[in-house]
Amino acid sequence: MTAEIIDGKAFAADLRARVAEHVPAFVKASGRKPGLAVVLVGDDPASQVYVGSKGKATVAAGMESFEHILPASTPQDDLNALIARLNADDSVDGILVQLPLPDGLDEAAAVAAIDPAKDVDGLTDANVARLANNEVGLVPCTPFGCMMLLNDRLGELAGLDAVVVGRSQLVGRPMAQLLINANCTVTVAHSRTRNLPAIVHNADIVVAAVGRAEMVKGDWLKPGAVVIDVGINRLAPTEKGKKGQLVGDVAFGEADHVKAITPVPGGVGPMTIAVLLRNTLVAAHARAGLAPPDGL
Ligand SMILES: Nc1nc2c(c(=O)[nH]1)N[C@@H](CN(C=O)c1ccc(C(=O)N[C@@H](CCC(=O)O)C(=O)O)cc1)CN2
Repeated sequence: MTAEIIDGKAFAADLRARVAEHVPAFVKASGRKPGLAVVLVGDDPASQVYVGSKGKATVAAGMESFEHILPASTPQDDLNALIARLNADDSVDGILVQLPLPDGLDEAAAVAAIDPAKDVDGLTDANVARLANNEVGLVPCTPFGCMMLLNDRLGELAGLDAVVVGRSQLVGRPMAQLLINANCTVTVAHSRTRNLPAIVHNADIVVAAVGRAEMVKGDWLKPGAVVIDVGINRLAPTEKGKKGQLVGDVAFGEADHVKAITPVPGGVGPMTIAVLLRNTLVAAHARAGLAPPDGL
């Protein structure tokens, strides 16, 4: 059996195009463009690339992009004060603080400072609670993108066994919650989980989000499983001789027997930015008192 490669890049391009199609109607109804503010603190090279990509994708979708670049030495109070200004700014519909923050800054405090109505990352307590209660809210971009890929590939998910490897606030926890809301039977595995290979081997759906290069081995995966690889790990020049190569959390080359798998790069990663645009548009509609955009 040869695994189907799930083309997240193409799916994301289609989602971005569908978001862009809705923007003119929003502009007509509200008299302004949807606006996304992204806050980057420090000079982490990967974060700089992601923030740059977000800005370009926002503008390409017809939205307003506001970038706020702060030095790593920024005090927490200054960061929170900027977020308070963005909360009060009517031209801003979405606020995202790029993670991770530099050492010494409190991510939870920064996230808590964001108005939940503008929380396009879905990380505030209000949006976490909505997801836990299966209510409408803003959902973290990466797990929401994973669900879109799973729904597209599998259709109805009810009754399937799902394993989420990783329990981060950004991916693992909301991913598990989304799968529960879709009536899957969900196991969340983590660094203390015993007999991880056997647990993964039981799963119809495997979501790997641990941030450890190729940790999930091919023989852990059940034939016919659908595998979503959230990991983005850049190999050091000496490792396997693969200079700077990006790999996921799953040993992709050993996973030929599964039903379908996302590649790295080109799988989940592009979905993160496409869903961010979707969330910004949805937040803009809600703030303007408009019905949510159809079909997103
Ligand atoms: N506030 C947030 N911070 C972070 C998030 C997030 O959702 N909200 N996610 C990640 C980083 N991220 C977006 O911020 C992101 C990661 C990866 C990609 C992507 O398209 N990856 C490409 C490969 C890119 C490369 O060559 O490095 C792919 O997988 O094909 C987009 C966005 C952490 N921080």
